Amino acid sequence: MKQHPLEQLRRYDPQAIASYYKFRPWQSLYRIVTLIGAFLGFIFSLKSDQFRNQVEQNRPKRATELRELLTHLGPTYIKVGQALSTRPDLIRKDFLEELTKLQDRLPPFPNQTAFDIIERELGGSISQMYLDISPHPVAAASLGQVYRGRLHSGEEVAIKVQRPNLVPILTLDLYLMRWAARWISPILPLNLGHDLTLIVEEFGIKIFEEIDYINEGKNAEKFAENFRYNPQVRVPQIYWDYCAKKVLTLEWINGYKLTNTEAIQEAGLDADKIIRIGVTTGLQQLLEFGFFHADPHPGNLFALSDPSGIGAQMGYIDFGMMDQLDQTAKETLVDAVVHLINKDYTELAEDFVKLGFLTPDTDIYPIIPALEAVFGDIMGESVRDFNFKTITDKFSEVMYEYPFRVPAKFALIIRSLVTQEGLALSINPDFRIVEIAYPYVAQRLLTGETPSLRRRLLEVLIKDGKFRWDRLENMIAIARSDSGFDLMPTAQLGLQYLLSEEGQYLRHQIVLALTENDRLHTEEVERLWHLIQDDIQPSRLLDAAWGALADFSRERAALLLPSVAAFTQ
Ligand SMILES: Nc1ncnc2c1ncn2[C@@H]1O[C@H](COP(=O)(O)OP(=O)(O)OP(=O)(O)O)[C@@H](O)[C@H]1O
Repeated sequence: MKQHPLEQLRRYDPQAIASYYKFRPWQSLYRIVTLIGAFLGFIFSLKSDQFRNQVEQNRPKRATELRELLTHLGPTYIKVGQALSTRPDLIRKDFLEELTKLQDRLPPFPNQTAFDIIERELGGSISQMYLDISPHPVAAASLGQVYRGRLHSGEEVAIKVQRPNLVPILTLDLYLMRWAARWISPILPLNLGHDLTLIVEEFGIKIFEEIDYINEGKNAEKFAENFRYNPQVRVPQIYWDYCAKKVLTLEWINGYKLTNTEAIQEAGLDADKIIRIGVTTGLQQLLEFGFFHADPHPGNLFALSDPSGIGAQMGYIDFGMMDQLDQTAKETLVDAVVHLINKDYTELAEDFVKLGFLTPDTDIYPIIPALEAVFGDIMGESVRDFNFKTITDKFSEVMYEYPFRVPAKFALIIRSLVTQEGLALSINPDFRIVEIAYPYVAQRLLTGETPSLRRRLLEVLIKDGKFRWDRLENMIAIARSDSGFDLMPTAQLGLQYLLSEEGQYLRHQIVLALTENDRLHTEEVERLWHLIQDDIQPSRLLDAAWGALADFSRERAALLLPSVAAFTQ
């Protein structure tokens, strides 16, 4: 079979695509007519609903029609729908929920076509490559379908094959979208017009990354590397000898999809543990590694019973859509969490500017009270009342009123958080994401392994120049509510920090706080002691203090050593 000339492209190249289609206007024309025909019918239905005053009543029906329409228009529009399903700032809530369904159950393509693609891509017959392969796909998704098979060496594998003719379909659609964006941009209000071309650009880049299965294999390996010390996370191994741009052969994950909550319960797996793993590894991806799975819908996550006896394991698949947060974005995210906890809404608005939700020239002052109204309410009396679904719903209202835009990366993050929370709630209706997330953040701050994290801890503990005992108390109480949290190593780190050069400011603040208003504040210290005394047996406390002091003096000795050496020479 002859290869389409644009198959040569290694990445999204709008110029090359434009030069190709410029000389094939009939292809564009045919596609435009199809698109206009499809969308006109839909727009007509919407208008007639308005005319007959049936907008509210027909909304669920229209949402379903939109999903069917996108499915009918093929992979590019399915992907557009999937992308829109992450944009609460652009799409109404009821439509969002319908678009989320675009993830599963799409029509498969013929098996023979799939087998031909495998043989062509891998350069050999199916039987040479695989000991056996399922006669039909086990799943069909927007860009590919998956077979279950076995290698000659005995390993059970998933074989992912890309849909045929994807490149011509995607490139033509991208060409037309770019062209339309350029025409529509000038008539759109504000800076949305400029955004539109950028959005098509970003979309093109992402989709080209996704159709390169070699890239997906590398992503899987990078993800596995990040979690190499965490036995609770399972990432399928990639069998590179049986991979090419359009075929991916990877270890078969024998588990229960998180969509199948009944099976998880029947198998006696510890659902709470699975949720805990999901939320903590999700936070680790965002706040520690910065490399995150941008599509963690329940169909891409598996619960596994764990052979090594830890209780449960979570398997991740589908690494086509990954994203990377840089160090500044990671730190700003932690800042945003800290500011949210501290109810510092001015700083929170500034974080939104740094993260790209607001342009730097935005006047943030009118936004601050709106943020206060949304978050103040949600956080309620206690941080435990926090939940992502309500927050994003309310936040989307603020987004409509103020010039917020959700950067593509964060659209994915927000969706992933909401999906994970929804998922956890379907497994355990009493689940509160913050019961896992907050101890994680509190522990990270308390153990502060990097200077920037320690600086943030200080920001939480010291507000307006005053040491906040209540914050420390709250943080320790919540961190302790996680049964896996051992206070001693943290206490030791805390002591070490207090004794270090860097801890000078904190020492000073604590002394000031203890003697504030000319009295000794012993009751705060007493309350703290009550909180931690169960964990702290005197012998362990002594050990911790001794360890901290030993480190302290070692550091001092290391500092002194060069001078001593110089002196003795
Ligand atoms: N390693 C695996 N082990 C078991 N099942 C798998 C594996 N890989 C894929 N599958 C099955 O195939 C389905 C589709 O796989 P995958 O999500 O990787 O495809 P996709 O084309 O990227 O889909 P999406 O539209 O979600 O992006 C999965 O939902 C799962 O049922």
